[in-house]
Amino acid sequence: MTKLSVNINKIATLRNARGGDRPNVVQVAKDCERFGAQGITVHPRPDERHIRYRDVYDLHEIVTTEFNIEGNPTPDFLRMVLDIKPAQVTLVPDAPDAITSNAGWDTIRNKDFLKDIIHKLKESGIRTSIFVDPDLSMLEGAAAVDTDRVELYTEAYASGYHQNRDAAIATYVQASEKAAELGLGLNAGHDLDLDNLKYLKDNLLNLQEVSIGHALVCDALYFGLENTIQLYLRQLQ
Ligand SMILES: CC(=O)[C@@H](O)[C@H](O)COP(=O)(O)O
Ligand SMILES: NCC(=O)COP(=O)(O)O
Repeated sequence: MTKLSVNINKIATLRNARGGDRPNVVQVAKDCERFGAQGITVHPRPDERHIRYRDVYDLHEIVTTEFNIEGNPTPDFLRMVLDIKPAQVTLVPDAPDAITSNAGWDTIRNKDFLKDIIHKLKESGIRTSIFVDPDLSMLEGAAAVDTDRVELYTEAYASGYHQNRDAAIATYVQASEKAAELGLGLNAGHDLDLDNLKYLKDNLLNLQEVSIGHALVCDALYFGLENTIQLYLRQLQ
């Protein structure tokens, strides 16, 4: 089974546009779960332009499915996740000024840094995942830092899907096989949508979870949140 974790960063972006509390991110998270989401993902950034640290604490109180907190492991981020102890923390190497995540970790160059953080998170009972490109040496590096899972950065797959989906998925299939061989759990995310999701799910070995935000929230404008979540869940059957 591949779980759907809904990334609600874009809900916070909409709220922040007016400075009030509409839409209310806690209520949206509750509703995503009520409509069938099997997890809630947030990705706080240092400038809090999307989800805020306060939101993450508030969400921790109410999320009853799997709470996945993604982010660059700055001291503030680590303090927060070690305090909250969510089900999963996904480490992402995004620069503070990046519009969105745009690369996976270099797990070889950052070996000691990642190993130390992963050890601290696992010691606190938190499942770890690290964001990586579908590069076999990066997966070997991920196994060497003892992470529980990797999240494959799917931007390249998504952008190549409509031109040639076989070519777009090839490295991801190899990466999923490598992850299985190395005993790493497998998540995937970034730019997944109603067009490209099923083919990814059908072709990757042991895909345990996808986190989807941007396209899902855009689709919800047309189909409504409940219908949209059901449409995504259907792609994962
Ligand atoms: C790691 C990843 O790909 C997502 O967390 C992505 O960064 C979504 O976050 P935004 O919607 O805030 O860009
Ligand atoms: N980890 C990926 C994620 O949470 C959502 O990415 P996107 O669907 O907003 O591109």
